Amino acid sequence: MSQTIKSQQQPPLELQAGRECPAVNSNDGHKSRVAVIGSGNWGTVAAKLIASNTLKLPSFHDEVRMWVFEETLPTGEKLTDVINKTNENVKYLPGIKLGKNIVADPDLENAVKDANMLVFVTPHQFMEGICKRLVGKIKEGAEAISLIKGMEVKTEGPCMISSLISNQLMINCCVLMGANIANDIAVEKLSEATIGYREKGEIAEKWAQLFSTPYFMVSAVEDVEGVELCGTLKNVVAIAAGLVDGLEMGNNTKAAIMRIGLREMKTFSKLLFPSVKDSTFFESCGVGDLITTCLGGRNRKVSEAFARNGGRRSFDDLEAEMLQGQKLQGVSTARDIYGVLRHRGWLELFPLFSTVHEISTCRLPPSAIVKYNLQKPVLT
Ligand SMILES: NC(=O)c1ccc[n+]([C@@H]2O[C@H](COP(=O)([O-])OP(=O)(O)OC[C@H]3O[C@@H](n4cnc5c(N)ncnc54)[C@H](O)[C@@H]3O)[C@@H](O)[C@H]2O)c1
Ligand SMILES: O=P(O)(O)OC[C@H](O)CO
Repeated sequence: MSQTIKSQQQPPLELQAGRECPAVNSNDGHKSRVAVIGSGNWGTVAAKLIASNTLKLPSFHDEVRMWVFEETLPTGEKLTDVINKTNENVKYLPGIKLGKNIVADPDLENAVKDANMLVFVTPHQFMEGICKRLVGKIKEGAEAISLIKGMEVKTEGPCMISSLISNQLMINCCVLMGANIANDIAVEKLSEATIGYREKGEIAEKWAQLFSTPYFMVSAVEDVEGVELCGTLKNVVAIAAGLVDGLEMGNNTKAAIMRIGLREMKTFSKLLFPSVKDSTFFESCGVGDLITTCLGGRNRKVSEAFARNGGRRSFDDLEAEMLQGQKLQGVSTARDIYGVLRHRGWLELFPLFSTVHEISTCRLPPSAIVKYNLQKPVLT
């Protein structure tokens, strides 16, 4: 069962215009400092959400450092400079003003050095390199949370991103996943999210406080792997849903694909981690995210275009053209999962997951998504 953790928000403090550093007071030593590692579409929205709360909650420093993977804009300006000057991430979240207490920082080590609460939110393929750069650079006693939907597959087997963070940086890492299309949360439309934590205690409550707003409702469950696998695997189902849209198969077919996808998500998660709880699939991170992502996500959108082009244009091409720097996670996750399934002799048990990979690598045509044998046995 999930607990809804209510944040005890205080009335907002007055923001001093142009101030970059928090005011010092005698309790500052006990306050938590937050750094957000990532500044893409969701990374920027997460920073906005968090920064609105650090202003209100006395147990946090106002300032939120946001690490930016630096790039030069077509105007010749650095993205970091533009964010700090205009309070807007003009590349990944145009048109949305961010709190002045967000400081964009292109220096990864500098961005994290004083923080004791680290929010990781980059496309998953960059996390191994980021973790390597952060080894030995993290403040002692720091806590982490991962908002990243994806996994790494190593020779010894699959590794969830929260484990990569925990193992490489020697810190505890919770996760936050859910039905969270970033652009909708940016304009404060009501959404839910699920925190997965390892042990009951203060830290899950603190993360929930940091993220909860009246329009962003956070619950917490003791199931890190279940929550993270839901967020990761739904991206593969979203590719399948996009194919169905591109083939104009209609809603009954799409519902069938979502149902079978959910069943494969649950089976795969429990085979990898028997501790994963059935109830987690009924949280926002489970069925909630599956629905939103199959209706309105980027994976779905690009996959629809792939099917409309009859598979003649690659996902990489379409991603670059349609997402302008934002990244898909579903295609690489399908590839990673396929590797695990083949290695473990489980391919037959996961017809949807394996078909998505075979279509995205052009070994099968897009129409194969509705031709595979729905009756194939799947463990429950
Ligand atoms: N966007 C959403 O609606 C959404 C919602 C929930 C979860 N997520 C998840 O959050 C994670 C981050 O997604 P996002 O939307 O913030 O990112 P994004 O898709 O907008 O990706 C772009 C980001 O990647 C960065 N980048 C590019 N090359 C890089 C490199 N070599 N090293 C490091 N960074 C590099 C860019 O600077 C930019 O910040 C993903 O796992 C995604 O699945 C996204
Ligand atoms: O746009 P997508 O497909 O990366 O999905 C975004 C979020 O994960 C939805 O919760």
